[in-house]
Amino acid sequence: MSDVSRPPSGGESRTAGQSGSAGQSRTAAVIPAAGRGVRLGPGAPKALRPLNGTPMLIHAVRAMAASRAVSLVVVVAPPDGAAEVKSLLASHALPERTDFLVITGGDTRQESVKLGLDALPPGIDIVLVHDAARPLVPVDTVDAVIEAVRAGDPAVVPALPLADTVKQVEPREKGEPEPVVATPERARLRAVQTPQGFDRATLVRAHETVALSGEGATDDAGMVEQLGVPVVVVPGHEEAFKVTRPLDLVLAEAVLARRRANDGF
Ligand SMILES: Nc1ccn([C@@H]2O[C@H](COP(=O)(O)OP(=O)(O)OP(=O)(O)O)[C@@H](O)[C@H]2O)c(=O)n1
Ligand SMILES: C[C@](O)(CO)[C@H](O)COP(=O)(O)O
Repeated sequence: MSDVSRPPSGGESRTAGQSGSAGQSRTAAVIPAAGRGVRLGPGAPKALRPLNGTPMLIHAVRAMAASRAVSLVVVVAPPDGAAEVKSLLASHALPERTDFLVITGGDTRQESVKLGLDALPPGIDIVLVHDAARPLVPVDTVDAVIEAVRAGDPAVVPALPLADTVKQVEPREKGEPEPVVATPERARLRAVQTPQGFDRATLVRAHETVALSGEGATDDAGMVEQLGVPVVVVPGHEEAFKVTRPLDLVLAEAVLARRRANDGF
């Protein structure tokens, strides 16, 4: 199912990016928001749960639309939530310069992103994929990803160094001690966030190839890596964390409270 909340302007060119100059690449953000949020506990689909009284998804949509480079936001809604998402987009203040499209997602994040890619109109050259579950990513991080793609990197991911040492283990049943297999060198590891930014053709090819091979990946850049196309990392941001478990909600509310205190919004 596909529906347009505020329609993209067909293949027409429109202002996009900080310069908005003719010939500038057009960027769309696909927001997979179709997950249930099992790890967060019982309740509404995660993307529809409130943070400071506003659905997490609206925060994520605003985070993407805050970039002047993003001309279209495609929201991939929970299977039973497309009507609610459309009504939320219509009832919350969003930038006039941005178009919005709502489609229904699939059983996995990978399927949901693929459906979002399939819904993109012609004329989009750069695609961001951003988890609805990362509602607080700052616009500077979004812009840094877009800039790196514009500069010629076909796949760009924001990421942070790790605070913990990581062990590779031999997985066992829950509760059983798990043998350690290796300790990867921490200085070479990064925790990957979103938005991940791609040259559109590269990302489409990656999703098509991975769907055919049956080899999944937990992020979109991982699929591009499987093509043998280089992926680069740019600095991520602590506030781009993923709301996954109940404690993350506490942190998200605290970040919003600090922003209100600092910025008065
Ligand atoms: N079938 C799915 C599964 C996930 N997602 C989206 O992918 C993002 C990252 O996924 P995650 O944080 O794992 O969300 P959930 O799958 O909802 O979480 P859980 O695994 O706890 O159920 C989220 O914005 C989620 O809505 C999606 O669009 N479609
Ligand atoms: C895409 C992602 O957010 C990058 O860290 C992550 O891989 C999503 O994983 P999940 O299994 O959907 O939580």
